[in-house]
Amino acid sequence: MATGTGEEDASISKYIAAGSQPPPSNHLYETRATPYGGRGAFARGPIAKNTDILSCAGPYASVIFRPFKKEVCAWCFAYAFESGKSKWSIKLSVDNAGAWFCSEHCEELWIKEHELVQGEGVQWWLEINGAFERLIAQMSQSGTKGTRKSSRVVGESTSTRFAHLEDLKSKEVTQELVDKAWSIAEKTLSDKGTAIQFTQPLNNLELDTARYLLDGLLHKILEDARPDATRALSTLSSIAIGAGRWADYLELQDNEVPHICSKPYVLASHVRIYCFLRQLFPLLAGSKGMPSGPSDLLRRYLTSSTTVRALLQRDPGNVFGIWDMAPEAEESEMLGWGAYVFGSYFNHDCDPNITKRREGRAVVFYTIRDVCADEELCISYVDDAPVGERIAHLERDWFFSCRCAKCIQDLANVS
Ligand SMILES: C[S@@+](CC[C@H](N)C(=O)[O-])C[C@H]1O[C@@H](n2cnc3c(N)ncnc32)[C@H](O)[C@@H]1O
Repeated sequence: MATGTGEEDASISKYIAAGSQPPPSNHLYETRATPYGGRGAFARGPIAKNTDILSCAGPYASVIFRPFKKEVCAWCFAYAFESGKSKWSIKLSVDNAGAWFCSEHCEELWIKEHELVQGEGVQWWLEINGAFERLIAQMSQSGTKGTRKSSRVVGESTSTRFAHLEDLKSKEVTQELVDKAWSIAEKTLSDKGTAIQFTQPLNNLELDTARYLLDGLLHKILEDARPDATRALSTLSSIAIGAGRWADYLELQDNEVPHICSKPYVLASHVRIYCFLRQLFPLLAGSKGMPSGPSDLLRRYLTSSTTVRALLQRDPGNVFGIWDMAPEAEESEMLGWGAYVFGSYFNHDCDPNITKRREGRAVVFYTIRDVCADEELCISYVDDAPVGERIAHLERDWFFSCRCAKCIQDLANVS
């Protein structure tokens, strides 16, 4: 077991030398299998209250809700409202798409991270996001707003192929059924002559999910073009870690089937979102991005549903809300959500020993009481509420039945 900085450096160097990913562990804790299934983080030794144990520099993929797009800095997530402004004025935009910043420094950092070729700007990113906004406008013009249940992205001939998914029941959900739905979607979209028309627009949650997926796809495109640009580890000798790589994202727990069992309507919804993203190709066809056009770049990652599906499989049950910085006494607002990959190994406890705070783009996890050696480090996934509500919330949104010591005690008091 590594106890000091020197040993920790050596153990991480071993992974780098082997060309593999270091595990999400550091000198304070190690990640390993829990007795109740899945992985968890366990203290290597005693940790005092108020000790920072992990700092994740940024999300692998994230989305800021559309109403906040001009009000939240694309780099540090600062909320203009908290600085007495209605929106940020430093912007990079095209076709109503773009990124808004609280300072030139944030703009510079963001450009540096998003350049496909160093020193050649972010035109490719703006073109793809511009096409995304044009697609939303087209979709809105060709349909009226509908409920999730009645919405269709695809035209009559294709929507009938997915009709059975609209009324899916939990008990019908199997891995086989889900795999089949995705393979039908891919086949339908690759059928020449199948007209795909929007008869109903995507709802707001579906559009935000599409933005999260696009961000993840663009991050992967960048990572493949510039492996140096996405550093998994920013400081080897401390608790600080980067946004991670695609391989790190794939290591997260896959919640596809439990998610669809809990909310069967999401399968049809996810297929609709994929169909929507595929409609970006024709809108980008004439663009002259670099080094290959934005349309070619997207086509490489969207022709098959594999990358989109991998992102969707790990979004539920792993991502964190991006919240404003309202003082504790005031009500805070969720501005979006992000995959802080290495923070997703902390399991839940209704009486947690760690919590998190946002520091700009980063999220820092820290202890809220003294922790003993070998104790599991757990965060709370839900707000405090009566035990029945907590258990129902965790079953619905996190796919497990909580039987932590607090729940057992509270259940005993109720009965
Ligand atoms: C964010 S992940 C935590 C890491 C996860 N255990 C892993 O191996 O990747 C959340 C998932 O962990 C599991 N989990 C978290 N807390 C749990 C608990 N108290 N009891 C049982 N399972 C839990 C559930 O499957 C949940 O959907």
